[in-house]
Amino acid sequence: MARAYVGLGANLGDREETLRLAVELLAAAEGVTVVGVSSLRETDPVGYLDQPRFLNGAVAVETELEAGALLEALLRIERELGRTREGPRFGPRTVDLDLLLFDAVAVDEPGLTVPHPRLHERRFALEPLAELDPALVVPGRGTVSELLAQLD
Ligand SMILES: Nc1ncnc2c1ncn2[C@@H]1O[C@H](COP(=O)(O)OP(=O)(O)OP(=O)(O)O)[C@@H](O)[C@H]1O
Ligand SMILES: Nc1nc2c(c(=O)[nH]1)N=C(CO)CN2
Repeated sequence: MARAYVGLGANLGDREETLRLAVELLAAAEGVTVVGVSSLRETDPVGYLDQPRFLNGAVAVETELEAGALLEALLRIERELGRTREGPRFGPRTVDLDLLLFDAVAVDEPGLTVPHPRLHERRFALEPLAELDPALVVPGRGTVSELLAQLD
């Protein structure tokens, strides 16, 4: 059984309802148990600035799935919630589910990079993780609370 952390993001439509449904679908997925859900917070857009503010959060799961299969489940849930892949990179989206951490696993393959390659520099992803567990380690980088302190 692995412990994984999933980032939640949305900045189009009814963001709160979409993220609530995303957590519900994740909890219903085969081989996945949700063990923690952070609060949701409004954040300023990063990367591509001319877009609405995001609602961001994170979920902790226990899973029997491998990292690749868990990412496939996340992409399926994004599609079920109406995510399309048009528009600019880092641009607006109805829902974004990122596989942030998967145990202490480090993988860099086409289609699967864990830890998420931009996690250590994203306050909107680190803050909800710190709420779930400030001592959580991002392999090769340090704890989420150390990484947040470095962003200050
Ligand atoms: N850890 C990961 N979490 C989510 N997607 C990943 C991960 N590793 C690789 N990918 C791949 O990245 C692709 C693009 O994902 P997506 O469109 O959500 O990127 P983005 O949200 O625009 O950027 P970012 O990943 O910086 O949030 C996905 O289709 C997926 O196959
Ligand atoms: N605040 C915030 N900014 C973003 C987010 C996000 O979830 N929150 N996701 C992005 C996707 O790559 C790009 N920028």
